[in-house]
Amino acid sequence: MHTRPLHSFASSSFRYFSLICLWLLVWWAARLLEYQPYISLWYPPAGLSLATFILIGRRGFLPILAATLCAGMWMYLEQSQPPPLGTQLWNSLILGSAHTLAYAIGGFYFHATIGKWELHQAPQRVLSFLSIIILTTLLGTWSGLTGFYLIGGMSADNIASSWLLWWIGDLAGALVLTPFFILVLSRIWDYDSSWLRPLTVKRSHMPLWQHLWHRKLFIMIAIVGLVITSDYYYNHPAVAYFIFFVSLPQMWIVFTESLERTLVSLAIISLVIALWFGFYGVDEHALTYQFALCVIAANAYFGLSVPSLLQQNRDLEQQTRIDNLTQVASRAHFFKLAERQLQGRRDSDFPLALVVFDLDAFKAINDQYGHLVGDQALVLAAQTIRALIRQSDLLGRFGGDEFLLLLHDQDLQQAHETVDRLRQSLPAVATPKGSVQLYASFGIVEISHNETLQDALQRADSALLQAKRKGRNQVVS
Ligand SMILES: Nc1nc2c(ncn2[C@@H]2O[C@H](COP(=O)(O)OP(=O)(O)OP(=O)(O)O)[C@@H](O)[C@H]2O)c(=O)[nH]1
Repeated sequence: MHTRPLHSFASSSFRYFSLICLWLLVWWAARLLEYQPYISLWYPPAGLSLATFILIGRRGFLPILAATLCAGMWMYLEQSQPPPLGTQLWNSLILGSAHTLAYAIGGFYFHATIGKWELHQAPQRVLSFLSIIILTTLLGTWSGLTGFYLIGGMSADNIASSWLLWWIGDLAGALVLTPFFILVLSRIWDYDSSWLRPLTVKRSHMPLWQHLWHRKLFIMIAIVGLVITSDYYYNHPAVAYFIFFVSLPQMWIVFTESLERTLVSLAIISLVIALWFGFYGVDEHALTYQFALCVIAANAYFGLSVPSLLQQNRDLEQQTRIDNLTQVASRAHFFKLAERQLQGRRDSDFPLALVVFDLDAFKAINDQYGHLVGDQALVLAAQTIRALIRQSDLLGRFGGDEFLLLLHDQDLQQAHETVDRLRQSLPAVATPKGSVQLYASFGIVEISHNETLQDALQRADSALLQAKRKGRNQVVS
């Protein structure tokens, strides 16, 4: 019979115990910032519960239920005339189950639908993530209020007037903090969060204002302080709307810092907003601050997918530049670089020679020895020629067994000599039946002034045709 090792049991018990403590800590923080009975500016336990279910699935059920049960009992401890212990336990169980079930459904649904992210799917995944958070917090609000109604803690009128505020508080907590808690839990307990990988691309291509993370954070905190202090003194709704400007430094962080720093900055800024708000008690404008928190977080998550898409674009662009097989420039990239050289010639005059060459009887190599040997021949020919030309010359694959060469600062005569040397240096390719010497035919033109690349290519192609007609293994210029 398989028995669970004692140390594994002890370590998971410790994890669950510390999860319960963490949950109670963030619940306590939310209660400190309550601005109406049961309603605080933002509700971090919503984010922690959802993050737990997303990361560890059904194993999160007992610790979250236990934490909510403790929270319920804690509330009774503060009452001067609490009901009997049995009623306390029963009521706490109803409230705890309402919260736990709602966030468990959201977390399980996330697991079932998100799966592994691919890089290009990042924006869609962020959208699914936001939708799940919106629906889960709505469900959590509904079930929580129903729980309070069932235990006689809130009247129907009370519920009707407070459900929106309750929901927005939960939404702000879950939206801002779920990804942060996912990061924290996966780091300290080594849970798998590899599905966040598409958002964790290295931002090494974004040197703009990097390494100023503390200053960016300071600007955000300063904006929060300024806005809430002004709100307190002027007490005008328009002042509170300035809190939305926090999204500017936040987006700066998103585009120039790591995923971790983005999530930490969101957590810090939400805490700072809640603390300043609590300090001054600008309760009338609570909704503005709550909506701002939601919008700033949602913006940041969408923003996070932008660097990953940029990175993907750069990778794809890199792939289109290089010919996969021979590792020389692709046809499109060759033309792009050649056009640049032609333009450069307008300022300083130097000759340019264009060469088109094609392996001779290549079809026969393919037919006799197979396409793998054919591929090997193409690679060998390209590598040999690239090793013999100068850094300033350009080699590209036109397609099939045809290549392009742009010889920098060489007139027709010099190019002819160079190319003849290349022709004689072509290697032999190893086949199962012994090695086979490679041959090629070359057509060369000197690109005249005011001639387009396409016209020069046509002339070089005709020269190549002549070389083939003359019996192959020739250079025609
Ligand atoms: N192994 C391999 N073969 C390729 C590749 N691309 C094209 N080919 C083959 O290359 C051959 C090109 O033959 P051609 O250039 O038309 O004819 P050839 O036998 O070289 O004859 P000449 O050019 O007239 O000397 C065709 O059989 C193509 O199928 C490739 O990437 N790998």
